Amino acid sequence: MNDAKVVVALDFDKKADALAFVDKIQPKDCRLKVGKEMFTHFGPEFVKELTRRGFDVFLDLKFHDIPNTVAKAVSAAAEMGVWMVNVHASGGREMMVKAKQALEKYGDKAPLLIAVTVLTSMSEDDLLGLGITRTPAEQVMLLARLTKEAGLDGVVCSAQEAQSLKKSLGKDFKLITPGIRPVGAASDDQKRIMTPEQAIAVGVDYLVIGRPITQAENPQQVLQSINLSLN
Ligand SMILES: O=c1ccn([C@@H]2O[C@H](COP(=O)(O)O)[C@@H](O)[C@H]2O)c(=O)[nH]1
Repeated sequence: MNDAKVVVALDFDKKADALAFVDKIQPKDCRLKVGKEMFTHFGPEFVKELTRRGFDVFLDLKFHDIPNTVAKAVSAAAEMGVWMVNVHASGGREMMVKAKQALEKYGDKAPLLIAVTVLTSMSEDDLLGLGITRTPAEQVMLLARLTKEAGLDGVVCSAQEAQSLKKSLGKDFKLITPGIRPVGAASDDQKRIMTPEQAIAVGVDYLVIGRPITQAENPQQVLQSINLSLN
């Protein structure tokens, strides 16, 4: 069983650079996330290459469309053999229910299905700009409740919301958190951030970490030291 908690966001624009990184790590060290950049460049073959190498892949395409389209898209993700796939919770209950139903036919081979609540790059002001007067924490809670009611496995949120989500929604409802920054790392465009150690302490299940690892001078060493800090 793989108990790696770090999910490295493989946001590279060159396949060779991504694979050079992957060549130096083991599936026991981390899982891998393929997002919109790499999937748009390199498609399903790249995802399958990572799964062939034994990695659990989180396909982070954040589907947000009408229920029928999203249900078919998550099925296509399941066919690729990914470990986890996601949709936007703001697509609504019916969309999420249909997506979950579409995965039933894969039985225990079905990927985990999670929903994005409020992007970790967004602050209270950004929500206000969308006409949302709730704080990020309130908006995350609202969308996470909807996600749980729809039968999904968990949510993408920031680690700042983890403690109250675990308390309200239970320990089995998975929390996947980008916006993780080791002490001293640049926050980049992330606004709701926490360190890896703090995130684990508040109950996060999986830490999504991209640039602090992939853009480091020695990415493997940074990954190793983050893993050591979690024990
Ligand atoms: O709310 C969200 C949802 C997804 N992401 C993705 O996670 C990684 C984070 O990368 P960093 O380099 O560690 O900032 C990236 O692929 C995002 O697309 C997110 O950041 N926030």
